[in-house]
Amino acid sequence: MPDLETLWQYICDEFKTKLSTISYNTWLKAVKPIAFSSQTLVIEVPTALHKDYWKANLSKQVVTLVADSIGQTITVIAKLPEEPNPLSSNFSTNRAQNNTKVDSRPTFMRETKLNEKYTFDTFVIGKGNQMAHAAALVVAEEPGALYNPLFFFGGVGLGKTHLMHAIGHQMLANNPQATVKYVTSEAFANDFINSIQTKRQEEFRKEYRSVDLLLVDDIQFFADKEGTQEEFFHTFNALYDDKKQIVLSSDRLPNEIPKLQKRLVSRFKWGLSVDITPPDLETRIAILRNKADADDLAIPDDTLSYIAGQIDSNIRELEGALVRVQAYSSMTHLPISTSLAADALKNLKLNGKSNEISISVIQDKVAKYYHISISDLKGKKRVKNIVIPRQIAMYLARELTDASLPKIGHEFGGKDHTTVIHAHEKISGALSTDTELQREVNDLKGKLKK
Ligand SMILES: Nc1ncnc2c1ncn2[C@@H]1O[C@H](COP(=O)(O)OP(=O)(O)OP(=O)(O)O)[C@@H](O)[C@H]1O
Repeated sequence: MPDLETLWQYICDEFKTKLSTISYNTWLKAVKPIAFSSQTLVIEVPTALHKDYWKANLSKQVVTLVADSIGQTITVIAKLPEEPNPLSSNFSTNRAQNNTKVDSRPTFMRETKLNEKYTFDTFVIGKGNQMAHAAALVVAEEPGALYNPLFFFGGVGLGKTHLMHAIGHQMLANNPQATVKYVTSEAFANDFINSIQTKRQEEFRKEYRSVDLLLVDDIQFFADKEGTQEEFFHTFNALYDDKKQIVLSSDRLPNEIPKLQKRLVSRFKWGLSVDITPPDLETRIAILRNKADADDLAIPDDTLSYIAGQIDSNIRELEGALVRVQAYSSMTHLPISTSLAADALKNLKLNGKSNEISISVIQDKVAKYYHISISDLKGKKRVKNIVIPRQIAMYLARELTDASLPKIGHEFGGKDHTTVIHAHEKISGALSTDTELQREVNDLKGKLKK
């Protein structure tokens, strides 16, 4: 293999004959060869435009040239001056280069971008989220003091992320010097792995342990990630000991997250856990009204009520329905009305929602399957031939719907969410050994998915 200088000289000589002088001066003369090892050539280009052009065009020509002449397949990487050399594991970073367009810092050192739309002002308070909202406000006003950690749990698309960002915004409004970091659990895990690969664990730790507010979203994805849990345990302890605020979210309670270390579960319970349950009709209408007003959308109240009546569990879907109605109206050049909304959302149902399984359908199928009544299924009788189907129905509701634990409990005659957890654990456990139960549950799943 040639050394860097020889290789670069050869490439330049070849391109001199291939390109016009002006092209050669623009694309080759302005380039600095940086490194050549592991069959990778790294060059430094002066601007993003050079980088794009190299990527789209010249790199391939160099690869062909080298392959033809020395029979080796190489990779060419063009980097900007402020970007690290990908071939050196210990590349240096200059935090003062913040103002350059490309952020060359490792991912864990990058600034958190809070979604500017997710503030307390744009959050509609209703029965299902009132307590979560109040706790979020307290934490934003008095971080590290009362509820540490604050743990939000609840179904998909119910505003957990929105509230976390709102806390971040509010804290920064109160104290612009505060350091706020928002990450998903997956980003935390990736950052951690990256820091190991690039031998920057110390910096990683410093970055995560020096914040005033750490927001970690969707921590259910910590399951199965032993090393990350270990690291997070230490991050948690350092922040907690320093009285820094920690806010976490998950789709379920900490003790329900599979393979989450017991010591983390117990720490997550030190503060306050609040659930967010699906919004009632009034709240859904208010959310739609807010959104319509923010988008300057003229839409009659009865149409909003109609849309809110169609989607009852996921606010992301509710917002999606409004966007759909809006798009349908502009496509058909008709004003938004209830009948237009009905048309627009009819298609939405055909596009997939029809397959969605509801808790009441599960109850109906399970009751029929075991020849018991729905009222027994939802009731309190403790006889075995009712208790087992009830637990199976709760298990299926947990597995096949997005409903939160409290919602499932509610649909089963107002039972506590711990009863649902117990039922789910019981059936999951039994399924690993009981082949008869496996057959029955599979049968039921088949019927439900028809
Ligand atoms: N109470 C609310 N008022 C206004 N908008 C809301 C409210 N709750 C949720 N939303 C909106 O619904 C959408 C989904 O919310 P968000 O992403 O916060 O849900 P999530 O609970 O974090 O969901 P996931 O479990 O998928 O992470 C966002 O656009 C958010 O702004």
